[in-house]
Amino acid sequence: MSSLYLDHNIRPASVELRNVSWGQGILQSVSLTLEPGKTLAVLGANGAGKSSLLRLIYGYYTPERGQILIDDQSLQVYSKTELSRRLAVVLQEQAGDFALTVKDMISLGRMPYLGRFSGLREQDHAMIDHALQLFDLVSFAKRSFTSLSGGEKQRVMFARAFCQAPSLIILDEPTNHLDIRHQLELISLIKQLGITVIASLHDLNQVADFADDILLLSRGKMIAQGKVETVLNPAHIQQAFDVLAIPRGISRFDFALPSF
Ligand SMILES: Nc1ncnc2c1ncn2[C@@H]1O[C@H](COP(=O)(O)OP(=O)(O)OP(=O)(O)O)[C@@H](O)[C@H]1O
Repeated sequence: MSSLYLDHNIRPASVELRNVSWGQGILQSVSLTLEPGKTLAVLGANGAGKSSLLRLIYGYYTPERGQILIDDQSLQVYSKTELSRRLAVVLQEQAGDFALTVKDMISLGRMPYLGRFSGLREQDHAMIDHALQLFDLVSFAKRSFTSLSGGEKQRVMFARAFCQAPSLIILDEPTNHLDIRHQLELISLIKQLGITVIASLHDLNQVADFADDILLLSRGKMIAQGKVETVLNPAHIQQAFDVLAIPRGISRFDFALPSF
């Protein structure tokens, strides 16, 4: 059980991809195994296929070939409600046309747990209030979502995903809009959730702090997958990004990258 989820008992999901291909070569035969509760960073240069891979895992795209399994069950087998209880997604660009307050927006995270005509219950309100505090949003609760900055919107979408109480969270460049304090706070919160996390990231040093495992993509193909200490080395970085990375030795994974 995760402490951030108070008395809610959430079991992290396992994820498996078996030779998944999509988009006529955009992704080619990608396989991975992620154990429950682990954090996977998907890395690669612009256009490598990171967002496409995430879209396949959250069911927005269907593989042309191969299989995606969550908790050993094919993604196709889950109903929409089952999937929204199990899987939450936070994207880098948030749609801005919601005429909702911040609190309303976060409340949507509880929808998968409510009957068709039933309102929020006491435990739902408790979780929403907890999310407002965790994501530093208490003073924004009554503000209109559209009036927020990019970073504030991103924190609201995290709070909404938190309220979904998922077993798996998928994050597309999660720290993109956040200032340094909120980046650090978010990474710390995500680590404390106790659920399985798959995130696309660009900052190699952040990856080393954040992830257990890495999936490295180049032009839709998997170059390497495994523990951070195995995958994050100068040879792989050169192959994926075409830059020479020099370990600085300040920490186990601290790379100086060339300036141009
Ligand atoms: N629906 C689509 N139709 C055609 N091409 C697509 C589609 N979606 C993605 N692509 C192409 O597939 C490639 C991979 O795109 P994707 O967005 O997955 O890359 P990425 O690794 O997330 O890149 P970035 O770091 O720039 O966000 C790109 O060349 C992109 O133009």
